Amino acid sequence: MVKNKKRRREQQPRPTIHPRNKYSENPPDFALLASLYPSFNPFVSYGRDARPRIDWTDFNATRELTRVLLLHDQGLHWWIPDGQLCPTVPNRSNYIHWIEDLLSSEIIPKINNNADNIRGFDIGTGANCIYPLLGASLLGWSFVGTDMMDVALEWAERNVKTNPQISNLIEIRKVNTCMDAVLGEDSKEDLQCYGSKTNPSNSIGSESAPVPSSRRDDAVEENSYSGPPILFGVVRDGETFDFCMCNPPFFESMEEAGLNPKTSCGGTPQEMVCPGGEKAFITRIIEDSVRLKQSFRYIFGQTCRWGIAWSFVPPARQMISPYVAEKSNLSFMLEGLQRQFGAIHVLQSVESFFHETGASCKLNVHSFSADITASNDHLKGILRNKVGPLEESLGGDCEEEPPSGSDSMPCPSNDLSFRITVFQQIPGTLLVKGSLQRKDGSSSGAFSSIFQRLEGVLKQKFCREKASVAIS
Ligand SMILES: C[S@@+](CC[C@H](N)C(=O)[O-])C[C@H]1O[C@@H](n2cnc3c(N)ncnc32)[C@H](O)[C@@H]1O
Repeated sequence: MVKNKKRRREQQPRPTIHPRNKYSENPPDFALLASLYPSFNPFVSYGRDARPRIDWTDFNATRELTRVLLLHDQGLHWWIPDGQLCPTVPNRSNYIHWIEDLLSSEIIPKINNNADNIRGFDIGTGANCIYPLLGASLLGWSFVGTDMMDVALEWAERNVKTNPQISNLIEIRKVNTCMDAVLGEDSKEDLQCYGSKTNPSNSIGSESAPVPSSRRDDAVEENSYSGPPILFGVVRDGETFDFCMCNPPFFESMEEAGLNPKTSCGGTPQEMVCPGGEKAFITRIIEDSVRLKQSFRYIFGQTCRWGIAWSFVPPARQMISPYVAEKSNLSFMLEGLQRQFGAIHVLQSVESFFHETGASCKLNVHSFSADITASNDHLKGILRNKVGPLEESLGGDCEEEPPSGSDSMPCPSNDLSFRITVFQQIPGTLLVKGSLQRKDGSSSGAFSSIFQRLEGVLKQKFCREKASVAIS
């Protein structure tokens, strides 16, 4: 039993941490922090293995850890009252670095003339104000952080003011919970105060702005968002941002939130819960983003495992982020597959894609996988092909440029070996996974380029529609 458990744990992929994250190589050293910060010392204990640990179920311990990490590593003074959501610094830093990657990839061109000054909008910054604090101190970004709760606004403001070195970069903005401030005089008849029993979506639905949501049409749909404004009504006329981000209230109720028995990160109902849960909240962000599409370059929503970004700015070029480039496991979905195509057809196309360049590709039809070995010349050949072998055989036009110039592709020191596996998800949807067999610094960059090229070609051949959503 114990063995099984252990094996299961070993098999689980380790949570990925961004390579530029300060803690990726050096996780927080509790013993060191305890020796430097006496207030942290009582929370640190030593197990039989003599390793220092803290009790993750003790809110005071997790809060003190966050406080000392922000102080020690960022020089930030920080505090939150009892029970407020306590962020973990390594985890929140990851999110900032992911945004940094997307912004610097220049897939989406800048819309802000003041190009060097990145400006973000943090929906629901919380008492902890963690994203503006990290974004400003790590990268010098400026922020508008919003919230509706007085306690959150008060403490976010305090956390900004106690750090004069970055305070001019962060504005804390109150979200008006009363619609008169949002809709203005003309809409007085429709005014509703959020939090009342009347569904406020009625008042929004009565406006003439082009909102594509079915929810707005069927305003009283269950599980639709019925809280205060999120973006529309909070973003001011003429304001532009490079991105907007959000760690939304996840749950429909505190019961649903449950209590993770392994950690205690606090979190009041106001922070954790919204009617309709995160789906309703994010749906409203999507709707608002359509109305405000001129105001943002990127919009980000965060859930437990996924970061989702979208943009209304036409892409300048296709390019992978440095972070993505270092991954040795990559995947994409083929959605909207035409009926006559299945995993085997995709696999055969993978085979012909690599064979045409002379690379070795061995199919295994039982495991729906293909093992590929490609030399530098093969790789360059693939990337140089504007019209890839597949498109040629189909007689179709490929509109996509190679993901990056083949000459600028990092050359792996050895042949590149990787496995492509195709999984059926649901009818009409396949997951294509690529795993690099041997990883060194340059091979993962080349692997990403090739994999991205394969993605373009397979989507071109098999999918009815193409999506351009960045998922990490
Ligand atoms: C899960 S907490 C996130 C806090 C912090 N950003 C973090 O990641 O730790 C969600 C926050 O969103 C706030 N919130 C809920 N609805 C909001 C709205 N419509 N506009 C702005 N903030 C909102 C809550 O008060 C709460 O502080």
